[in-house]
Amino acid sequence: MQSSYNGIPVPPNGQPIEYKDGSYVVPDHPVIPFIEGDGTGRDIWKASQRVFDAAVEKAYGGKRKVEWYEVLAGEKSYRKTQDWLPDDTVKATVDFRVSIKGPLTTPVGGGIRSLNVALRQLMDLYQCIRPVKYYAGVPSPVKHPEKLDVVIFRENTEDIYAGIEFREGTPEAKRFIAFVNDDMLKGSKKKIRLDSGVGVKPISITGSKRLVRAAIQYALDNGRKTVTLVHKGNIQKFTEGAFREWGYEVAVEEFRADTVTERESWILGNLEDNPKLTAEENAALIEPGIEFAAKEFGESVIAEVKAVVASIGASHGDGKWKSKILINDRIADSIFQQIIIRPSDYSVLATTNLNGDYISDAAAAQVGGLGIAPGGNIGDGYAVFEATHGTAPKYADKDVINPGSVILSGVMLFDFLGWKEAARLIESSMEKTIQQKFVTYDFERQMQGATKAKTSEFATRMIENM
Ligand SMILES: NC(=O)C1=CN([C@@H]2O[C@H](COP(=O)(O)OP(=O)(O)OC[C@H]3O[C@@H](n4cnc5c(N)ncnc54)[C@H](OP(=O)(O)O)[C@@H]3O)[C@@H](O)[C@H]2O)C=CC1
Ligand SMILES: O=C(O)CCC(=O)C(=O)O
Ligand SMILES: [Mg+2]
Repeated sequence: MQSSYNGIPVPPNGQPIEYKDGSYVVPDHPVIPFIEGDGTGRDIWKASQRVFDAAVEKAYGGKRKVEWYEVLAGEKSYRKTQDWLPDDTVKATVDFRVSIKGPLTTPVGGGIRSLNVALRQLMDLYQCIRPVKYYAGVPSPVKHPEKLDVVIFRENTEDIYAGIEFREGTPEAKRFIAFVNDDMLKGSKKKIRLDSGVGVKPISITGSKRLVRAAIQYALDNGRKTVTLVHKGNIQKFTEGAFREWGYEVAVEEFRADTVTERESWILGNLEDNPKLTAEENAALIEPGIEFAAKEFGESVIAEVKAVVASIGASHGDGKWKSKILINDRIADSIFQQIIIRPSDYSVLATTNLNGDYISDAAAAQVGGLGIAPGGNIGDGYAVFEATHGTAPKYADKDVINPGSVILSGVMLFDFLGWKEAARLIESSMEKTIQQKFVTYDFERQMQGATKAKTSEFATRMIENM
């Protein structure tokens, strides 16, 4: 532990959060680093910190207090240190274990790589958890926003997001393309065009399994009934398809007593509807058209039916599977329409990095937009909370942006620390403020008779409403 990071002294009255035997030990005055963020991050952080401090004071009457500690990243850091993400910043977020950050700018097409992604990778924050639920009074583009209540578990360290890319025309890109075309694809008609830029999409057993494991554990701990593996495995078979396969393996191998896969539920359900059903008949029900498929495929489905009945017929049969967590999977394009049309069917979504990025913005839109879209990047022993949205630069320093996403990321942080009273106070005061129709521009433009509040005014009203 250092006494200062980036030359900024650590608050003298705080103590670090510790991590012992898989649990966080939280002092009453924890030092919690924060990164203010670029663009609208500045306005948002000012407002959010006031709300957090007021909630903690109200909940614990001075017994508990967060000792906020600014660490530098992004444009502010570059101006002060000529470094976008100084080593000291990463060290502080590691040393103090739990932190919160505003959004950081990533230029499109060139320039620096994402600092947000770098921090997740450097700290191995492999779960990006983004809960999406409706708060009463929030304007939404759909008729029943309250039906969506999902928690997205997005793999956070690999995929095309790992940033392994080679720019078109560079010696690296040429070498890479030549290797793939002349060696890996030798004899194939498939070729990469010579004028391509290329990116690599690594999806590992390690990365996939630990993410799905966390998602299922979350479902178990929080009474959620479904975990859906979201992938594009029909097209990207050995990356997205493998993610799906490894996800099911985790469910079956590590959570056998508590889970049923969708196919297993069909097999057991068919048998309950007709106890005399043969394995062949059951196979035909779970794979319609099986009679037209290759013989080996038909045999493999019959073998699957027999194996399911033999292995979990006793433990999960006779309807017992209905009380287990259902593990299913959906192809990524389909899930975008599914969460709109059948929102109640989904509860926990576990997915690869890029899919999770897309889905989290889309799902947020359904319950009111990026203004109230919180998140957390979680590893084993480390957590960095941050909103789903970016820097929204056109609103920077205008005191107009909705601070709700960072404030709700703070709710996640307080829940994570076990400071539930502060978390609930913030959540209920936000809901009350929205119901009073005292909202920032993004909600005001969609509501009848609302008052347009500045960022700072919204925070002040929230504090009054606690
Ligand atoms: N984790 C991070 O730090 C992230 C960083 N980024 C980075 O942020 C930069 C800007 O990205 P951009 O694509 O514009 O995406 P943004 O998420 O920053 O903004 C897109 C639009 O979403 C709406 N929006 C975003 N935040 C809020 C908010 N707090 N309240 C209300 N509305 C909001 C605004 O819509 P409207 O115009 O309709 O009002 C805004 O114009 C990029 O450099 C990007 O790489 C992006 C995502 C995450
Ligand atoms: O790092 C960035 O600039 C964008 C990241 C992003 O969109 C996300 O993580 O949701
Ligand atoms: Mg995103």
